[in-house]
Order: sequence, then C-alpha cells, then structure tokens
Amino acid sequence: MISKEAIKRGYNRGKYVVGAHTPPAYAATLAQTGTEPGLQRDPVRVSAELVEALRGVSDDVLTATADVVAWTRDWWAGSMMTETAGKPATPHAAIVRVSTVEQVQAVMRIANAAAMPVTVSAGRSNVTGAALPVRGGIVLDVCELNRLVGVDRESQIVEVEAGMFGDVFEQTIQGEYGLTMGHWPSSFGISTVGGWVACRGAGQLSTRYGKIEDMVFGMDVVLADGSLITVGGYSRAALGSDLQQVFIGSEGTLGVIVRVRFKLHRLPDYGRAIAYGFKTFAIGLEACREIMQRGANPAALRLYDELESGVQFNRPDLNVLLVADEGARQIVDAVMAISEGVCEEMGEKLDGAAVFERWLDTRYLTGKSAEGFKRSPGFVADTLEMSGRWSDLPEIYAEVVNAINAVPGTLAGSAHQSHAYVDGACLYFSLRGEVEVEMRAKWYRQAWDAANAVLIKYNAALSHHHGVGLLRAPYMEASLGSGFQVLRAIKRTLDPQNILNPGKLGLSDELFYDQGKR
Ligand SMILES: Cc1cc2nc3c(=O)[nH]c(=O)nc-3n(C[C@H](O)[C@H](O)[C@H](O)COP(=O)(O)OP(=O)(O)OC[C@H]3O[C@@H](n4cnc5c(N)ncnc54)[C@H](O)[C@@H]3O)c2cc1C
Repeated sequence: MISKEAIKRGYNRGKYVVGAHTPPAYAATLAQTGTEPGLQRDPVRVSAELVEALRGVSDDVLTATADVVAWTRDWWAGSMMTETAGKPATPHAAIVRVSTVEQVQAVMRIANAAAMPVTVSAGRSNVTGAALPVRGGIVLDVCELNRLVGVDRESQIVEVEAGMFGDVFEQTIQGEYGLTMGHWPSSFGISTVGGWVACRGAGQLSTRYGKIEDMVFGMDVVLADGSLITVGGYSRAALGSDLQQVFIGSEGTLGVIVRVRFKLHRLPDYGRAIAYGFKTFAIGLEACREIMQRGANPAALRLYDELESGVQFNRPDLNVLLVADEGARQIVDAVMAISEGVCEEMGEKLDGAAVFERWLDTRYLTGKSAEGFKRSPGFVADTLEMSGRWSDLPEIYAEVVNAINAVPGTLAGSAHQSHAYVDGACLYFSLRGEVEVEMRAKWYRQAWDAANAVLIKYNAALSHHHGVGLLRAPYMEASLGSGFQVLRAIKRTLDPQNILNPGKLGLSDELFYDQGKR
C-alpha cells in the first residue's frame, strides 16, 4: 500500500529525468563551464590512442570539457560549492558509456593494462562525492547496463543489471509480477539498483523490509583486471566469510557490480498509520525503542524533532512520530496494536491520517533539508545520517545539534529518527549555514568536523546509508580504528594498481601511474 503509493504518486512530482542522471537544481543557474578543477589532483589524461581503443569496445566516449563536467556532476554539496564558485569538481576525464557486461570487462582490461583510474558512475545522486574522478582517467557510465534479466517467481528473486533506475525497476516488478523490493530511498527515481548496493543504502520502509545489504541474494562483479566473479546466491550459508558483503558498500573501489539478484516481497494492499506527539525528542526515542524491543517492526517509524515537526507538520511544539505499516492484515494490525500501546503511555495522539497524508505527499520531493529556510548565494544545506545505540542516542542528538549550532554561520541543526532496529537507530541530521560565498567550504568542513567528533566519541557509525565518498574520507581511519588496515589490505589485494575509484572510502589516491612506471 505504501509501496504502491510511491509508484502511483511518482517521484518529485514528475520533475526528474527518467532512466538517466537528473542534475541538481543549481546546475540550471550556471552561466558557463569553468575548466580549472575544484576537486581533482593531478588528473591522469586519457591519450588519444587510448580513447580510440575505448571507442572500439564501448557505446560512446565523451571527452569535451563541457560534457565531462555535465557527466560527472553529482548531488554533493561539496561539488555544488566549488562549481558555483567557478571551478567544476572534475572537468578532466573520459566518459565511457557501456551497455553490456562484456563491454565492462573489455574497458577494465584496457584500463588495467594502462594502469588508468576508473570511476564507476551511475545515477550520480550520491551526496558524498563518491563518483567523482578525483584522479581523472576513465569514468565508466553504467546507466545503459539496465535490463531486467528475469524473475524466479517461486523463490521471489529478481535478476537485474546494475544500471537500472529505481523507479523503472519497481514499476516493472510491481506492474508485471505483483511484487516489490520494499527499498524506497528518497532518491528512488534518480538512483540505480547498482548504486544502492555500492553505497549500502537504506529505504524509507527499512524497518520492515531491511536495508539493501539484507535484500541482495547474489551478484556478479567485474574486478580490476576485467575478470567476472559471482558472489552470494544462497538464503544463508556457512562457507566462511560472506564475500558478498565485502562488495556491498565498496563504492566502486573493489569492482564493478554488473548484475544483482534481489529478494522480493508480495505487493501489499493493506496498510495503516498512526501519529503521536512527544514533549521531548528523548521521550520520542524511548517510544521508538519500546516499539522495536516489544517485537513490532512497522515499515516506517519516523520521529521528527521540534524544528522538523514545525516545518513538516506545523507542530513546532511537539516531536511528531509517524508509525506506518503495510503487509498482511493480521501482521499490520498486531504491529499497530503494540505501537499504539507504547505511544499511549508516553505521548499525545495526533490526527494520524493527516500526518500520514502529508508524509506521503512530500516524502519524495528533493531539497527537503533546505525546507523552511531562505536560499541565498551563501546558503548551504546538507544532511548527515548516522547510527548509534539506543543508550547513546539522546546524548548524540543533543551534542551533535549543539556542535553544529556552535559553528559560526550555522542557521540551524535539526534531526529526525528515520530507521530503527532492536539495538539502535539512525538519526538523520540536517545542517544549514549561511556565510559569505567564499567561506562556504570552511563553514561546511567545520560543521562536519564538529558533528563527527561527537560520533567518534560515541563509537557510532559515521554513516547509516549515504556512504563515505570524499566527504567522510578524513574520518574513516579514526572511526574504524585498527580494523581500517583490513580494508586497506583487501583493496591492495583486489586492486593492486589502485585503479578503481582512487581516493575514496578514506583510501589512498596514490596511483601506480604516479610512480613513473607507465
Ligand atoms: C534527494 C536525495 C535523497 C536521497 N535519499 C537517500 C535515501 O533515502 N537512502 C539512501 O540510501 N540514499 C539516499 N540518497 C543518496 C543516493 O541516492 C544513494 O547513495 C544512491 O544509492 C546512489 O546511487 P546512484 O545510482 O546515484 O550512484 P552514483 O551516485 O552514481 O554512485 C555512488 C557510488 O557508487 C559507485 N557505484 C555506482 N554504481 C556502481 C556499480 N554498478 N558498481 C560499482 N560501484 C558503483 C560509484 O562509483 C560511487 O562511488 C539520496 C540522494 C539524494 C540526492
């Protein structure tokens, strides 16, 4: 019912590009293309000879600066700040477009032989700079690698190529098979299924259907040397470490995901929603914890702090909680009975139908973190989603909001709880600042440094679903501690020349190329 509704109402009121990258709003305001890179270091140029070789094995190769700027633009605030200041993030690269697995393999063989960096690019809806070719080289665009391979109806498993966009994917499995994956990120129309896996994403109904790492049954990956491997493929297994999980969330640094097999669910017709208000965010969190720990898992369990409750539901006096579920009637009714029982003990009943309708109507509009604030040239808005234990979350909420608000130039920090588990939850913070245009990057980094210092202190996960990219790279070693060396070792083994998306996940951007060996 909530899943059906997403397709029925459409993404961003239909204002987006279907089946290809949708540019962020600021792109329409740019008068001209700069050529000096804002975020590239010593970019590797692709020689004319190599371009010819790539043309021979792909559908298209684009090298004109204006094309490269347009085809590497993403949704990260960092890219926006540099490009609107006259320096596009990554103007030097060759965009190589492919539509078959064999082409991906052929491109990787050529790149591997030349020790040429390759950055996989899909919907480019990431908000971390993850798909920016910071060392130049090849940008491998997989958006045309987008066929639905087939469905095993009995096992409810779909096989799909990585570049299919989320709206097309769900429309197809709902319309043709009466199934849903239940993965509903706020970017579902502008992101691809491969991008979901590569970033370890989460959808709005994750409390019932799980996060993307719970949904992948198996997948095929092309490695740095062009070889094709298959990982996963079992309901559960005891075959040593789970190799599939190594590639989920690897952000294009370990291989190119080319085909994914996902678990599906029957498309529900039944759903219900309730809403309650709480005096403090901490009490609201307590209610969420109780609901989860009493065994209920409503598809959406979302608690908004006062600032966001004011903007979203016109209730700045309360912390509004929406509990919504879909599925078999008996299960949904039981989940709602448990949830209602908890909320009655701690909160004030609100008009559930009105809160639910407002959420359904606005949840897929882009630019929500800026809502309620006046935009100006010096205005920057961004979001920070993390996860922590229930026992730490009230302090984390208060300390992160205080830390953001203490940075000069901040307009406001706020948060909602967006994904809940038995042991903890994801808090999704919004940060907005307004400073002199040339001070935006400084304000931005100070705000992120301040918030991450709190998260590292509590040993919380710095990201719950947006991933690392360039944005969180500086904090990765401090966050993962002694485990970080394992990530480095895996990277060295799978990609000894460091050609796959160098400089991301906090890993080195040093190339074999730099050592004068080519
Ligand atoms: C308005 C908005 C709302 C958002 N809401 C959510 C949300 O609710 N939940 C959520 O999880 N995220 C959300 N995001 C973030 C973003 O949409 C996700 O990270 C998404 O999964 C990225 O997919 P993409 O196809 O756009 O990938 P890209 O941005 O093109 O790439 C992201 C990273 O994945 C790598 N990659 C992409 N495809 C492959 C592949 N086939 N093989 C190997 N590596 C690959 C790239 O190299 C890059 O490192 C939101 C973003 C926006 C702009």
